[in-house]
Amino acid sequence: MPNHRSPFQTTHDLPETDPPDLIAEARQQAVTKLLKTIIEPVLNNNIVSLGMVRNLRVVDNYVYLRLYVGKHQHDLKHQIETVLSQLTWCKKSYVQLCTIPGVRTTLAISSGKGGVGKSTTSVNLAIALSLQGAKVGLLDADIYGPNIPQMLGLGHSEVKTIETAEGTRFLPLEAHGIKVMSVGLLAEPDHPLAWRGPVLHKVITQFIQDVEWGDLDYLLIDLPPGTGDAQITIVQESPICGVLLVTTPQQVAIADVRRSIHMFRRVGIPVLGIIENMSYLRCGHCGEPTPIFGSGGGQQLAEELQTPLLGQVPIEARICAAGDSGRPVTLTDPTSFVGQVFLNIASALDKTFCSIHKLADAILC
Ligand SMILES: Nc1ncnc2c1ncn2[C@@H]1O[C@H](COP(=O)(O)OP(=O)(O)OP(=O)(O)O)[C@@H](O)[C@H]1O
Repeated sequence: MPNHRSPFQTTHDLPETDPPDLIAEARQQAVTKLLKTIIEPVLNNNIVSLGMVRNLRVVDNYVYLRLYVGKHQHDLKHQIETVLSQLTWCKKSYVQLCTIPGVRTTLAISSGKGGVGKSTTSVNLAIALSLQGAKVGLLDADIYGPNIPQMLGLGHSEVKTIETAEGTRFLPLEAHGIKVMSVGLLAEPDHPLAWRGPVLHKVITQFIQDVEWGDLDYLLIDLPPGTGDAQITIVQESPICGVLLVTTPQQVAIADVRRSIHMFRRVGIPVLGIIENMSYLRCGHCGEPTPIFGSGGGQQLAEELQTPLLGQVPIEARICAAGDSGRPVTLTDPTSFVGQVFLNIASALDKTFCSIHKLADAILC
């Protein structure tokens, strides 16, 4: 038998007298180091840095972790079990696969504060991805202001359920080719959703897991604004590949986004970039921009936190009107200036994730 002793077996050599928690900590570090050798081939980064590994615990001689992946990445579980089998002290590793059935890539849209245009961005981006040929779902998880249904013309629609082998599941609604589910559709119209603590946690997890999406290339999750319990629960309970932060250019909004970015990084969710909304007003005649909320905030934050500025959306009366009428601008006028901004952002995202789909298709064929 070849000697499979791994260079990561640091805890193996610890003196017998080391307190148990020091041993557990050293073992946890050894596990993390090994997990970082597993590279997700298309995103070309390791599964720890991509935020796929969460809730890692070492208890005695056992490793427990959750693996958050898209439906085409289940093979990573086997790779983890193989790599961890190198650890001589590890009797067994328990890898819990966490995925949203049918969904390949889950992206979250977040903002530091309310009212900056997060839902507007979510619906236009969903339409833009769909126009580029992707199958898209949009989950409105903004418990404080669930207005996606209205923005897509689904005002007071009723949610139906179906019975499946896995139990009762919500059927998403459909608008303009996008599958839609919203916490707002589960509440009485005009009544606030007053969930707190464990109840909030349970409702949100059930809400993420119990929707019958069918096959989706992208699921966009419109998060509640800020960095409270609800956001943290949602990002920790979903296989989110990355988050897009929406901000307006003024300094107070930027400060809140900075806090949000730090929160996402702390819980290990990659930040894919910043979208600056209401960046400027375009002159109706010559297109000259006037930065009425100040300028440069998004760019400054992008440089400071080393994350790309994915796009700048101008203030336009028809963006607001489109939100009220249920027909987003990117749908009604994709060649307009605003439509092009969203299509460019969607195309940049698809450059990163579409190849995943192609690769997965190639593997499945
Ligand atoms: N670029 C824009 N130009 C004009 N109006 C806009 C623009 N972006 C958003 N709005 C309008 O601003 C209002 C708030 O936008 P939206 O609901 O998308 O914000 P939000 O960040 O999701 O808010 P909340 O967090 O409270 O749900 C809406 O009426 C929307 O139509």
